[in-house]
Amino acid sequence: MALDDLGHTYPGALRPVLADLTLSVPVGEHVAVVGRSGCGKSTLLSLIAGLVEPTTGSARVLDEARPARRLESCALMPQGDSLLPWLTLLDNVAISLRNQRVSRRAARAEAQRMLDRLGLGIWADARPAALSAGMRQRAALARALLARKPVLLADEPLGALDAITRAEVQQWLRQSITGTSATLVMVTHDVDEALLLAERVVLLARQELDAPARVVSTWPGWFGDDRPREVLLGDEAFATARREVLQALARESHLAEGGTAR
Ligand SMILES: Nc1ncnc2c1ncn2[C@@H]1O[C@H](COP(=O)(O)OP(=O)(O)OP(=O)(O)O)[C@@H](O)[C@H]1O
Repeated sequence: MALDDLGHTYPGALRPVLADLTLSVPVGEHVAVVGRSGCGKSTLLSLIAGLVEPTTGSARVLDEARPARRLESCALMPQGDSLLPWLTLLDNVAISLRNQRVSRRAARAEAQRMLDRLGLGIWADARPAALSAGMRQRAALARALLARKPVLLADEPLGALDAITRAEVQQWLRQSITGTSATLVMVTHDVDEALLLAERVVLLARQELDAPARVVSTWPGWFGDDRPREVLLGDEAFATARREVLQALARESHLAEGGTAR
């Protein structure tokens, strides 16, 4: 995936939300995007997926610039779960496989296994409205993974989960995407999650108040390091990276409150 000098101004807006954004993500890499609320992270995912077109520069996914082709290559997990309210949880997840022409029976069997692994097996026949936001979000994650697209774009995919479930699903997600060729671009507000699930953490930020956001810093992440989560969280280098990312985010907050870059 290649974003070259990408910029976007929403219709009617006075200034671009993103500008001069250059980012190259090789096939199979996992990138976490962090940045303060409103800096343009969701917009970035929509631009990659072809749902929104750049007003300057270009976005290519698997060397394709055409928006419909970009969308074809991407499984987009937007904020909120976007499950279909009239389908059961099982059929919501199985739909990804049905779209790949898997038979109904095989699709439902695989969807059930996925729900079981995410602790949702007993809710397979429930409708989304009967479930908590965290349960719906796990089902949406299952659906996105089973779409088996080359690129997974996930916007705060674990944001609605409680701390314990979130840690478990992070561990599960690390295992699930290990060894696959899927490219992941994930937006998260959780710095530990970014460092655990990605090989590269990218900070999207404005360098002046009212300026568009761009990539201002990157850090290597710990995806691929097989040590248990608790060990990684206690690792000195991990703690240093966490501190650096948090400090960079805090500088952004300072700007948003009217300070100057420091
Ligand atoms: N469809 C739209 N039309 C006009 N402006 C929009 C639209 N979508 C988003 N924006 C604006 O673009 C900016 C970036 O929004 P975006 O949702 O991409 O930020 P974000 O970093 O994902 O925020 P959060 O972390 O809170 O989800 C915001 O100022 C927002 O108001």
